[in-house]
Amino acid sequence: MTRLLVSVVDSAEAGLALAQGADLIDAKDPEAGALGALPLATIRSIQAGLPEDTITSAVAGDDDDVERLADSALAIATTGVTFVKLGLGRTMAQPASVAALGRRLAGHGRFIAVLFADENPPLSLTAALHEAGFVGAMLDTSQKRGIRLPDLLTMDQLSSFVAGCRQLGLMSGLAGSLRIEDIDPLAVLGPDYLGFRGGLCLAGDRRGQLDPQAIGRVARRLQAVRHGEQAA
Ligand SMILES: O=C[C@H](O)COP(=O)(O)O
Repeated sequence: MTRLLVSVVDSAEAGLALAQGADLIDAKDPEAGALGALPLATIRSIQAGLPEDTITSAVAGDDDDVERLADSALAIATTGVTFVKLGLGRTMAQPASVAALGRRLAGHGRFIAVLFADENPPLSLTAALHEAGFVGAMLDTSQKRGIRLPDLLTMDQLSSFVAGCRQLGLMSGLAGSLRIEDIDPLAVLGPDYLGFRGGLCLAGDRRGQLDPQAIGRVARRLQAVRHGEQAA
């Protein structure tokens, strides 16, 4: 069943997103790039403002140094978020770096790797991610300039990524400047999450404010797809 991940910048946005139907609240700083980490205090305040059973994540950045990225991820794990997302850029999206990260993160069971579709990552990396102890893998985009995930990868590629994750027992997510019209074709592939930020912001500006109505529309569309309704 595909659920809605919404990236938020603070506690007020988190409450808004949850009220409008988000299933997973993802703490992220859009001013600091595709996978910009928020300060620990902000993540803690987002977490503290949500009902205890809310599923949450926070991003740890996309540093291309194993030690720095692992340090950031481990620090964020102390905030109590359900998942920590690590952006794996060009130099990190390879088996040796993934294995090294896995050794640093061992035993926590809450780390999700994010691969950037516009950096041509090896989609077969999911096997190394599973081996290294990651619990999930997401595809996103690093250049937030309006190029959407489905502009970069074919439905066959996305489908085999999702199926590969499922086979390995990894949670899967798809994101990258998605719009409401992407929900039907992507949800049918069966990822665990579709991730949104820009498509839910006023004027489509991911660094601007979340638009409650847009979140509601997207949440309702995803719900309708889950209930088997065709696009209007
Ligand atoms: O994890 C989800 C992302 O925050 C999606 O951001 P975006 O829709 O602006 O590309």
